[in-house]
Amino acid sequence: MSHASRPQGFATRAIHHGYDPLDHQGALVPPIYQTSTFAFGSAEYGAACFAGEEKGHFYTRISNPTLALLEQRMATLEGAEAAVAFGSGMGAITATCWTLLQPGDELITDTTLYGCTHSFFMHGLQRFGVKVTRIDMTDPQALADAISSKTRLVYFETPANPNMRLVDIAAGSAIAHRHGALVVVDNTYCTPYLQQPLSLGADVVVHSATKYLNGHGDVTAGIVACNAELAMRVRLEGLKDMTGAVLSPNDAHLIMRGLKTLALRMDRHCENAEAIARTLASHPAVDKVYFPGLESDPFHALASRQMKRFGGMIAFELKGGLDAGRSFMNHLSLITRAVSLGDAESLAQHPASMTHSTYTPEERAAAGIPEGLVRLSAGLEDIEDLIADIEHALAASQ
Ligand SMILES: CSC/C=C(/NCc1c(COP(=O)(O)O)cnc(C)c1O)C(=O)O
Repeated sequence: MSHASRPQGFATRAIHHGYDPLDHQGALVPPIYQTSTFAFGSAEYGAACFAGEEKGHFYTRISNPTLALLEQRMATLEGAEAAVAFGSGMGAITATCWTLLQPGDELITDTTLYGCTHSFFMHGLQRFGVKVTRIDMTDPQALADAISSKTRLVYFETPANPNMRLVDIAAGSAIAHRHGALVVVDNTYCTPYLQQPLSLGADVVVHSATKYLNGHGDVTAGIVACNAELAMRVRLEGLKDMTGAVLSPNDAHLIMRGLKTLALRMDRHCENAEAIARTLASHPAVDKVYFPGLESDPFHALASRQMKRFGGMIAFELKGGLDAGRSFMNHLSLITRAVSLGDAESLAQHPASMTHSTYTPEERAAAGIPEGLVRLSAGLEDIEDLIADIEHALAASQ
């Protein structure tokens, strides 16, 4: 194999894919096209762009050179033909659903989803005639029993936010495809560094790029990655018309800067999370730890097959329940009490009253989200400092 034709690795493509400085006056870092509109050389050319007969950019809500480079990089990292960038993860999710669903269709999803995704499905889509069926997606038989000819989409997160339940992507995709349904996987928790759902049979990947992909807590963004035909539909219907959830070119630049270190950062997130999970699992104040990297976790075997490593997210319950959980969070001094995840800074939050407060208490119970659950996003700090903060807060919460 010649040097030029050898396939490049994940980190190399995250840094270099789709850009040659010599094509841009030698600029090492891709220029930022911070513009909302583009000039036409002639009226005929402008008309041809709008008609899709020319591939030129004409308005940033539809496409932009900086966003296009981010989209090319995300597509190669996810093993997709194409990708579309959005101003938030919810923008990516809603644009995908508005594009692919219509009244009378059914969406089958897992009982556990990020709170606003749950709210969009239950209180948004259903208002427009889409039937939403929530099942235990961790059991492939439950999907086989629930799916029908009206099922258009099967949607899930794996691992699920916040209780770390895993779905077998290959098994779920095989069942969905036997019934003509498309599979949409929210890959936010893993990123393509740890898991590539399309290679396991999924049809669409969505991301909150706000999280690990950008990785520095200073951007909200979303990504859809899929085949070129679906991506064009999501762009021209879901983005252009149905949501307008456009990403700014400057934020696309920041995400591309984050992608350059994604591989490095994910390895550190995973190392820190594994050490924290072991510390929690052996601590007398802790009742239960939800982390697929623990051999005792019910999803350990599937995680070992489906994921490169076990991720940076942990959930746990203290023996003192909600009060102890709140006290634990209030005694943290290095780990930040904040929602979101995947940042350099470690973050801790209380799903029942924060990210998953959109669920009713009954829905949370059915989803396996205990009232006392604490969710922790392991950041990039020195693990000794993180463990010290956690052990101090555990002792103070007793
Ligand atoms: C107000 S709570 C903060 C946000 C959190 N999550 C977001 C999220 C989204 C939506 O992504 P944005 O629209 O970029 O926030 C989609 N998919 C997953 C698995 C997510 O976790 C959170 O702290 O769990």
